[in-house]
Amino acid sequence: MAHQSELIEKDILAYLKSQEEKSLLRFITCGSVDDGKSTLIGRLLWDSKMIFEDQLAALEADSRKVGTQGGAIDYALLLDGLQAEREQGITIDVAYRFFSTDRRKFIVADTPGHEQYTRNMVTGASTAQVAVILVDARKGLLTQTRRHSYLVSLVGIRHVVLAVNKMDLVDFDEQRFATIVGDYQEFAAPLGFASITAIPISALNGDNVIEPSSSTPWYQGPTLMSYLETVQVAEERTTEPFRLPVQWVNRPHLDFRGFCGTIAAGTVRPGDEVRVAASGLTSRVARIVTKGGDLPEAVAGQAVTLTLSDEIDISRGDMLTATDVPPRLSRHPEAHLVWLHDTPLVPGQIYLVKTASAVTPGRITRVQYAVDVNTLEQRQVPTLALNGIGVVRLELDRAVAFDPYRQNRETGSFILIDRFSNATVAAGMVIAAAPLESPDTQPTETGTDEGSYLPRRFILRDSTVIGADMGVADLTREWGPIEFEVSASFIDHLAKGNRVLFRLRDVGQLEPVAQMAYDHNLVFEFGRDRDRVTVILFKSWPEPCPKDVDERGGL
Ligand SMILES: Nc1nc2c(ncn2[C@@H]2O[C@H](COP(=O)(O)OP(=O)(O)OP(=O)(O)O)[C@@H](O)[C@H]2O)c(=O)[nH]1
Repeated sequence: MAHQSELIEKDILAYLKSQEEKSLLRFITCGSVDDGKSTLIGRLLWDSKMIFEDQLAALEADSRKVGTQGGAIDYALLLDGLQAEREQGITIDVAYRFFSTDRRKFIVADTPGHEQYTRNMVTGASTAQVAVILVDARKGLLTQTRRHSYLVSLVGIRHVVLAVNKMDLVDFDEQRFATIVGDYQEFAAPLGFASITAIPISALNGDNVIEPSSSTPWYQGPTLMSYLETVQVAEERTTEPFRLPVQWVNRPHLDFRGFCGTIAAGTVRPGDEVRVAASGLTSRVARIVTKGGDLPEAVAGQAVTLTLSDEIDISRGDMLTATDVPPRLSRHPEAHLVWLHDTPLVPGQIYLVKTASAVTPGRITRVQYAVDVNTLEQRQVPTLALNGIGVVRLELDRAVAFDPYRQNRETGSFILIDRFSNATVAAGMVIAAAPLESPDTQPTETGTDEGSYLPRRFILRDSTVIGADMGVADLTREWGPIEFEVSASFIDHLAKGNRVLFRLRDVGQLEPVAQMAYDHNLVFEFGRDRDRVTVILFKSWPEPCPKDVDERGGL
């Protein structure tokens, strides 16, 4: 490093320990084109001395070459890592930077400001605790300022810094600053931020960035750096109701059964009563097992293995929770959805819904409305396209435990995955979830349980639709024939000489476990040991069957 703590040379272990003990703050910067984001972050990195020798040399050479600052250092060039970005002069991706000061470690996400990069911004903001929203003092609030603020509130960031930049270009005018702050407070009131801290800065000259500026004697608040070093954000998670999405059940031998996962919220101690979200069964925590020995207590963010005092049925994908404030078990959550993919949302189509604890097939039954991110107006729309944001209703194939996103970012969020391309197509934030007993939430699976494991019967609805899910089979013991009861339209489809190809997939997995081509016999027989499968009508074509598809081939 160019300039760094003397401890590195003197006592590297002491240095590493001091780094480890510092708290970490994740923040995002957002603003319109040329508001000065890159310059600001470049200056924060520069002043925190987290620049390597070769980066420093490159920065000096680049600053001379580009000449934007008359040969002086252009801090923005530190950030503009991508060649295309330099050529176009705009930020096109999310750049994450790490830096640290004596008091804290930071990860900053620098996101592009343009509307077509809304998805990048949502990605960058989704893990941030603080947002620094830049405004050019000459321009005041812009459409982009409103859009970014809305997105920041949507992804659950509670603390905002309104950094009024380029104050040097308005002669550090107090009145100009006060007007912008007043406008912003009025606009942001409905967004419900816990705090808005306005700071007059010049990113280029460093005023109120690290050191208080002599040009703003009328401003008594913190500098940007002192704010970032001291803002309190992390404590809330450990006092929330306990949540442990079970990622793995560790059963090395008959005498040990541990439930492993990362605590999403709250605190847990041996003796605490816990509840299994799916079944409602309760037990008490016997031990908190870690590699380094048992713990007397574990908190949000820690990866642990819990053992319980009773033998109750818990599997991967379940959630262990506090008994007094459990999450809502639901098949019908309502959520904000940000569409991230070029292919628009298809209501009714099955996607994989990946939550903190589980992956479940599900569909969007209705787009209630889309939000115009520039005006915050609601519009009636049939679907959402790339960067579209709206409120939707979902129907999941089985009940999943949810908290509202406002209460818990981890157990209140999900992503939608396209089953065929494996692409992440949307990010969702749960607003509320209908309880299971609600009359409009009766199960609508196409499968019917005959009371025995085998055979299962499924009615193939809409089965001429290529790519449609045929149903989810619960095969809790072993595989055998799955018998399909087909609709008239499907028989018609085959009667016309069409052939079909089915794929079977473990629920929650993306890779098919088997695929089969059929023309008449609709009975699947497998010997492999699976719990649940999704049956997908993958392809349909007229005779003859293409050569590249095995009649009964595996993959
Ligand atoms: N006078 C003055 N100019 C500034 C200040 N901050 C940034 N600039 C200039 O404003 C221009 C844009 O700054 P950038 O940091 O590249 O802006 P950005 O917001 O990162 O822009 P994009 O990457 O295009 O989104 C550059 O010419 C900077 O030198 C400031 O406080 N005062």
